[in-house]
Amino acid sequence: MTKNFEVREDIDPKRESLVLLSDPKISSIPISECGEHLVRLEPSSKLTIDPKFGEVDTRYSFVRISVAKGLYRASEALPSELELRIYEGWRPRSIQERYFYDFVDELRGMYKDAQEDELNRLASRYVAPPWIAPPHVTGAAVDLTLAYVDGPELDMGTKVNESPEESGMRCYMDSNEISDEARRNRKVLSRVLKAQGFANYPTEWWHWSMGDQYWCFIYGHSSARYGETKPQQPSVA
Ligand SMILES: C[C@@H](N)C(=O)N[C@H](C)C(=O)O
Ligand SMILES: [Zn+2]
Repeated sequence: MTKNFEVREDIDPKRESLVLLSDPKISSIPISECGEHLVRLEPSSKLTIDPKFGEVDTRYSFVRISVAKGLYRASEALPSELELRIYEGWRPRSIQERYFYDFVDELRGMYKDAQEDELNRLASRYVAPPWIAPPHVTGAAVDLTLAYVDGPELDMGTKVNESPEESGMRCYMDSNEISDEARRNRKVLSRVLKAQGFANYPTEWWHWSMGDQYWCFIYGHSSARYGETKPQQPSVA
């Protein structure tokens, strides 16, 4: 996939102050798997599944049971005209690895002087590295946005999954370079998800999780509830 955009010189893409998923502070958090199953998110009057992902592979709409409950509750707390639109929940490890290494390759072309460690760190602003328990592979994480009920998505300042380079860092939750309306919309999303105990990955306004290592870091819990998992295979009669 080739994308045309320029690396912005005026914004520090390193943002040293942010704790990224590649940070040992995250990977060193212990995981005590609770054994909760994955369930498939079903559309409701306030929560829909983006057809692009649903069509690729319906497993992408699986999440842990508590995550699903939190999402439905969050969706019910939205103003009546709005719904949550889900892009991606659980994902297989193979896809996670592909996303990560494809992005490292893309960055290698942009940051010509960067060493491999730095490229990995920069990549982890956008994709979880495969050597941790990647939040989506644990079923703890979900990528989502706000939309009008049965209508278009709201302006959130960038599209879902626009990388830091592609969006000029506007994908960072606290970006000052988005419109007032987009900032208000991000606040609505944050309010309903935080009220249900979700944590945001600060480099991606659309990425929220519960029960994984990053969530532990944000809320100060001592161990994560979810390690890597897979949807259960239907039994063969
Ligand atoms: C690739 C992007 N949609 C995403 O999910 N990023 C997070 C950080 C992840 O890979 O867990
Ligand atoms: Zn995500």
